[in-house]
Amino acid sequence: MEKIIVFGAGGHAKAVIDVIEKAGLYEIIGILDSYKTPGSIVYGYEILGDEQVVSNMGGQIYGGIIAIGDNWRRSQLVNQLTSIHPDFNFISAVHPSAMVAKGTVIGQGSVIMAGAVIGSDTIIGDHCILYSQASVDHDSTLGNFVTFAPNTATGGNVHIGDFSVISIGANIIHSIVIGEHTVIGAGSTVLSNISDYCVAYGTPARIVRTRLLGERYL
Ligand SMILES: CC(=O)SCCNC(=O)CCNC(=O)[C@H](O)C(C)(C)COP(=O)(O)OP(=O)(O)OC[C@H]1O[C@@H](n2cnc3c(N)ncnc32)[C@H](O)[C@@H]1OP(=O)(O)O
Repeated sequence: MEKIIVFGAGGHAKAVIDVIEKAGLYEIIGILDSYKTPGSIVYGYEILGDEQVVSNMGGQIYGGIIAIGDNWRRSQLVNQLTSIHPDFNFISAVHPSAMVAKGTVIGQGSVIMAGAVIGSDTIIGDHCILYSQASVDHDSTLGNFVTFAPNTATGGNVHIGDFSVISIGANIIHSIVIGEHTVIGAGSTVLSNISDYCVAYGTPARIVRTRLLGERYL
């Protein structure tokens, strides 16, 4: 099995590690996290150090995955890593219980968790997260660094911009376009397009305020 490393040792990393273990395609050789003590064991794996350690690993590893739940913080680590290692190989991870239809593309670094469903000819961008039982239906597109929280659903032909978040339990009807850096609140029902850089929630979902670049949502 190809050897990989996981970046991040928080609660989200635990969920990502479980997906990688269940998928059985890669062997995790350790975790990199600057907030943990090197040599300690987290989720059954040794903390090898911080991101600098990658430079010493040479050809020992096939690649890795960024296991940080916040979209913006995940992108910052991707940028940091690729500025030093432009050819770093970001693996994707798909839980064996996920249903991935024909014609679907899943970008590098993306994680598809238990029970998620992706419809035909749907494009999932790079470094996205589909949590458990998220359902993205046919001919939809997700940009990069997008999150679908647990139990979210879209109709067909839905388009989500980079860095946007569909919060837990939200539903989006068919053919909707949601902009970049936007957060759709928990339990919302989206019936019309929602623009960039805003927070929208409710049934039907309405824009309640604007959002700043990188603003926390978790
Ligand atoms: C595996 C995982 O854990 S994945 C992550 C799962 N977690 C989520 O999905 C969390 C998603 N977060 C939300 O939905 C948040 O409520 C957000 C991001 C949409 C809004 O957060 P904020 O802008 O900080 O709103 P804030 O919490 O200050 O609430 C402001 C008001 O909006 C209301 N409100 C906030 N979110 C919602 C919502 N989704 N639906 C209806 N009303 C809402 C609040 O009740 C509050 O009302 P009040 O002023 O009458 O008291």
